[in-house]
Amino acid sequence: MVDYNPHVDPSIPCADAGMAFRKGDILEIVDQSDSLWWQAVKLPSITACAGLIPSTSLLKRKQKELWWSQPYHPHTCVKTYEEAFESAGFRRSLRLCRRRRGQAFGTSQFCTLRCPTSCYSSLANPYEEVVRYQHHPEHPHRLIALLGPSGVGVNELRRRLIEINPKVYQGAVPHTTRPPKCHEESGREYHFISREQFDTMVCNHRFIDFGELRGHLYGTSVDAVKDVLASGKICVIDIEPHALESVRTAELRAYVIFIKPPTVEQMKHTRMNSHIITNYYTSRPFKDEDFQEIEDAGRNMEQHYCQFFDHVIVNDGLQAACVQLLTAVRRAQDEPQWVPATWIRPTNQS
Ligand SMILES: Nc1ncnc2c1ncn2[C@@H]1O[C@H](COP(=O)(O)OP(=O)(O)OP(=O)(O)O)[C@@H](O)[C@H]1O
Repeated sequence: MVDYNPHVDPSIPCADAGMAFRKGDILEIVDQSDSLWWQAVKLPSITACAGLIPSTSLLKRKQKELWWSQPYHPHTCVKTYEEAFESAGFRRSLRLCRRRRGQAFGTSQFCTLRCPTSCYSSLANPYEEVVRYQHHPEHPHRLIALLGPSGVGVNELRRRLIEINPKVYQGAVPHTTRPPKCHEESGREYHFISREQFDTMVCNHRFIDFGELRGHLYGTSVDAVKDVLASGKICVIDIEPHALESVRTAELRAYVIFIKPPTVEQMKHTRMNSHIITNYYTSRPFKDEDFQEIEDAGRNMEQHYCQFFDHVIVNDGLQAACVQLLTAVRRAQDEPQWVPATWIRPTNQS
């Protein structure tokens, strides 16, 4: 869950015997006899040589020291109920709201990682134990969760994937408190529910993501995802970083794919005829500053959350990205993957 460099760690007995690692690396611990320094090899191992890494307790101590040495950041992840509504985002209906939120809150979306009480904080869990997991053909498919900066093309790729084979791939039907339009049917476009019902679902943590637009609430529920999975289809949703915790569970076993922007220059070339959605009803051609914003947001997202990515796709050419997505989605179901050990051996808390 963290980066470690023995050459900048004054406490290591011998820096040359240490092993550097980055967030998301898979380490096999081969010796835990010392309470402070363990020995590990990085997988896939190209050398039999093990290196020294700090034990969990030592790494937690180092992370705490680092945390205390950093400037104070207000606790933006402890929100009132109303604040949670205002700042949460439901991607398709709240694109503008998301963009405004990103500008207004700056780095607050990374709060769960900094907050010491979050189970996603590297302070609480500097290492995550993982096991090799192969999806069983008789079990529900793994959820496919696409994540990327606004405007990179997450929805375009998701839509195209579902279009390729709607009998296999499906999105989750969202819930909303807005009244149905004449052509809409509950359970098809949306699940139409009352504000009270919505509030109850929020209180019971039934939403992966939710937000408000023009006085109406919208959300993607865990049950809507489970309905798709129970029908034998592969559920494909797009999420924001704060939803990672709700989808990386033993129940949904999300395979997280990061949609990464190519360079600004490449985006200028590939998005020449594309339009960015600027509010609920209108769109306009991309501007240079949009590309810069997408690149910056993508870099930030990758820097803070790369340890949770199962796969990364650079959305340069749409056709190629789509093929890569299809391959990755198939691989998620058909090939063994590293997953958190708690999904397979649930702890008392989970
Ligand atoms: N590789 C690509 N080449 C050209 N155009 C693209 C590519 N990927 C996406 N687009 C176009 O860029 C625009 C934005 O894509 P999309 O709506 O999927 O963004 P998004 O990541 O879902 O962000 P948001 O949720 O903010 O809309 C769309 O018009 C889409 O067709």
